[in-house]
Amino acid sequence: MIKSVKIMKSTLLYVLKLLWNSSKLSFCGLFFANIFAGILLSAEMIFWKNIINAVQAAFETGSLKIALYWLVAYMFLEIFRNVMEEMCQYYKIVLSSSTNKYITKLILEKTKNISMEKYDNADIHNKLKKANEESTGRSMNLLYSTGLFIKGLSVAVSTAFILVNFNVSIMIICLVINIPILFIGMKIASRQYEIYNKRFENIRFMDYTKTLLTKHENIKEVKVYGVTEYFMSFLDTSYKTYIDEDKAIRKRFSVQKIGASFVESIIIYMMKAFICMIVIINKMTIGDLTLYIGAIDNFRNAVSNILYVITSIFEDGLYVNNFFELINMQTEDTDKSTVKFNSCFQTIRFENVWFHYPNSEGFILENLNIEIERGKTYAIVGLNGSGKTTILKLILRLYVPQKGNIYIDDHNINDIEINDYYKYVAAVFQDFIKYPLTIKHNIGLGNISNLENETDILQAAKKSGILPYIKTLPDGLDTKLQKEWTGSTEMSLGQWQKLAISRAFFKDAPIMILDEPTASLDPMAEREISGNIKALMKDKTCLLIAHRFSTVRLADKIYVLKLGTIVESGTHNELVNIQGEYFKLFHIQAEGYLET
Ligand SMILES: Nc1ncnc2c1ncn2[C@@H]1O[C@H](COP(=O)(O)OP(=O)(O)OP(=O)(O)O)[C@@H](O)[C@H]1O
Repeated sequence: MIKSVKIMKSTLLYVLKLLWNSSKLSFCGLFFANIFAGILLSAEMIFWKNIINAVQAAFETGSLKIALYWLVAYMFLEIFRNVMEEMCQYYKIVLSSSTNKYITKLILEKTKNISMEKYDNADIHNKLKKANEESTGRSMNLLYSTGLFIKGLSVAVSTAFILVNFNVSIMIICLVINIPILFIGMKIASRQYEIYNKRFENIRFMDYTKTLLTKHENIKEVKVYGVTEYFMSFLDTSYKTYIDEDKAIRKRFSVQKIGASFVESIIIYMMKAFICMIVIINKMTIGDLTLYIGAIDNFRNAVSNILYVITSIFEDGLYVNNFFELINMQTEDTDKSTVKFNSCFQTIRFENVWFHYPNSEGFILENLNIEIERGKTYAIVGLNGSGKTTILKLILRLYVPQKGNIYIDDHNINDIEINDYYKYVAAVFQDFIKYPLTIKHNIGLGNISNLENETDILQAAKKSGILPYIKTLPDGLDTKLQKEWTGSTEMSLGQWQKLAISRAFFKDAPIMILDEPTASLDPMAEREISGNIKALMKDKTCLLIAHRFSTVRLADKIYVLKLGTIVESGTHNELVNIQGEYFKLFHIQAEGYLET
């Protein structure tokens, strides 16, 4: 219990700070509007008592003047309270949007510093999804609950004064009878949170399958293989298990809650009967009776609201903690390197590099020695899974080798300021991003500082060979892509790949990393790019992975990778002459073309 209170306290403080930072004005507005609304509610009760008493007095005096004064005052009070309630709603909505914006920014800022290694782990994906899903809603719940708490507290305190004036023990009883319900509520919340965590990854998987089955680019395969039924039966089974589990838990807690509420109602009605008795014995007014009975109801409601709010705060706190866990997560991978990248570097060297993926056993790269000279083009060839892309990931310092070192001139790559290094690198990955944006911005994102420079964008499009196609489109560079979005068109995979290549050209970086950049291109386009590769890569250091030897042969040096080790290196002619591994692969491909 003490631990729970401590967690609640620290979470609430975190949330209040978060909300305060999201929008100070809305936070204050909501806070004060809630307090006023609460106080006005209690004031209305006192005014109402005076109206009743004034009406009763009018039986004797024959004048309703005082009652009318009170009625007018009551009317203004109610109008003022409605204004306050409306202000609560207004500030709540503004604060909700501001919090959403602030939280999104915090999460995205955090994701920038999460390493590839962490992204290889399901845990970070669970954390991100929990933070994304729960943070805004739960923070707003917490805010709403805090608002209710403040309002409940102001109603409770003001009605408590009225009750204490009548009989202090009634006030204490009203307070105490709610405690069992509080405990049951907290138990339910803890149990639900336990279940939420237990189910989370499977629920994430269920959500993922739903997206998978409805994603535009997947529809073809989903239809042809008819996989919807398969996933539907998996979803059915999961939902059924969860519904049964929820029913059982709910039943147990509902019985406990009904029992506690039953006892509470009996006590409350006994107290009301007691008040009636006292009013009769002491010959008090009907206004007094209404005031005290109303005070019991309002006090009881306020206390049960407060306790309900405490349970909600406890529950939301548990969930929102996932967000704080993510935000406070140690990102030891945050770059602490201070050496600036030398754009006039001469070599990049792998010295006895051994690497295996974190959480995987068995080295993917073994004792690798590679030298990349400035201004030259290098190709890496090898069978699927031999480790080619892994080499590129190490050059990009997305991972760090377990043994050996990678140097850029005399500096270990780990000492180089990573974001400075990335300014000088452009890359086309196998699984490049297809942005749901215009063609212009799909290319322009290669160099955000130059995003609107259409002349350079068209130049980059020309180099990749996509320009003639762009010219056929009515909206040209402004054509929106990805059919899932209104007013968009779709492109072929090869055209998308050309866009990804244009993006890399647009960056115009001295280091080019190309992982199968021509895999989806037609022979004409491939020949055009491959044929021009020397010209396109002029003055650039280029590292290229390709399975097509027509592209590979143009490299200044080719490394042949087999089971994580470099087994041959040299120019195309040199490697063909030694008739080794490269020669074998080259001939298998050439035979395929020449067979007929
Ligand atoms: N993130 C990862 N975690 C664990 N293992 C991985 C990861 N990425 C790749 N691997 C494994 O590392 C090995 C090398 O993969 P890599 O992508 O470097 O091969 P490749 O030579 O580029 O293959 P391909 O020609 O098919 O693109 C493979 O066996 C693969 O299963």
